[in-house]
Amino acid sequence: MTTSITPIDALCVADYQRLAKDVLPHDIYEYIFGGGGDEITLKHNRTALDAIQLWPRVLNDVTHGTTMTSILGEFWRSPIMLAPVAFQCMAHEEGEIATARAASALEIGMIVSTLASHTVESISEKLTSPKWFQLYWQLDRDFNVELVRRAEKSGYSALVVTVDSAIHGIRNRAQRANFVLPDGITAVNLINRPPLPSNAFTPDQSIIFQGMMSEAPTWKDIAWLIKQTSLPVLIKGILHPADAIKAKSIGAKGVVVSNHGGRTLDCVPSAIDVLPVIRQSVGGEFTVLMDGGVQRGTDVFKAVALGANAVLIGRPQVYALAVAGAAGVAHMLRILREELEVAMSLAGTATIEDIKVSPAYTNIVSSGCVTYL
Ligand SMILES: Cc1cc2nc3c(=O)[nH]c(=O)nc-3n(C[C@H](O)[C@H](O)[C@H](O)COP(=O)(O)O)c2cc1C
Ligand SMILES: CC(C)CC(=O)C(=O)O
Repeated sequence: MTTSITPIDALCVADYQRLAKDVLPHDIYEYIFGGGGDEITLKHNRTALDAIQLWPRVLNDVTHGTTMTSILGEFWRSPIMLAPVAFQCMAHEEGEIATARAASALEIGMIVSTLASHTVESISEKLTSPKWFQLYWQLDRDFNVELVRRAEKSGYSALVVTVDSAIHGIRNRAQRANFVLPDGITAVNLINRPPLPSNAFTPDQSIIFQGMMSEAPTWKDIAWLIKQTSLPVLIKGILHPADAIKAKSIGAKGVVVSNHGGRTLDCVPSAIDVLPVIRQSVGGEFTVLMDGGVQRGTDVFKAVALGANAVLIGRPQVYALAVAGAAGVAHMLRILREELEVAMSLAGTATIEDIKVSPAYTNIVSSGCVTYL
């Protein structure tokens, strides 16, 4: 599936999407690109970011500028990390191994999915930048701990528990394209999972409520899980300030403000819209990451200005992987980092800490579409 690209073919992250559409089988592209329901949230993730304006400051000396930052005590080259994305061997034969090599080369962190198509151990071996493990809660409690121990043992430094997708959203786009997981691609980290109990349903029972959701975790489960590990735990899929506060109160060390790239419940707000409210609810010291629609350095800048410590990049990593393997992902990350440097330079902000909404203007900024610096 890999093609040879030149820098002129892919000048920006969106170019990788266009090129990926040509190289990926139609059903796989539709699965990756698609959102839930009518894709209202998927579209809104982009339109909400586009609506924010940057009000630059001129003549600031930025020659000492840097995108470096520190998250949960770790050094990060820039406030950008690769989001957990399942089954990457669908996009490229090397899958997550190639992504890990690219992330390491660019010193960008990676969150490895429970549903990775390579083992957590083999990906870890290739990953020298910050490496976090994403957990999809498993019905068997002990098996969750087993996965966490494997992550701890292979050097992952944080655990991200995704809580917004106990069941898929309505995925009509993938259904219309007849998407099925290609032969040979499996959730290799789950092969030793104890068998799930078989459910028999009476006609008055719901296959959703009494079926699939009976396996979904609750706050109690996550609070228990946090106590099982010394790794910092972040909760991914938070959109409500009350849930962010709750996450903090049960001992989570951070949240990822996310609507799962518009792939789960449709019609929820874009992550960027709720980000400032969530930041306000948890205070300045708590780690808040954000994802959904981030495709430009200016998007990273906007998210940081509105309260994110860093952003996660979802689909663009798979598009770049499909187009050019590790080289594609590395190139895509480099584009993003350089775009962020350009945005910072031209906005007059030399450091990540400098990117903020000036308190003098916050009353006007609360209109939600203007960022003063
Ligand atoms: C193909 C695909 C697979 C995904 N797999 C996972 C996953 O295994 N775990 C998870 O927490 N999120 C998963 N996500 C959601 C991403 O982590 C992220 O929240 C989302 O893609 C961000 O939006 P963006 O694609 O617009 O950057 C997946 C997203 C896509 C597109
Ligand atoms: C297999 C899915 C649960 C992976 C995922 O999170 C997604 O497709 O959004």
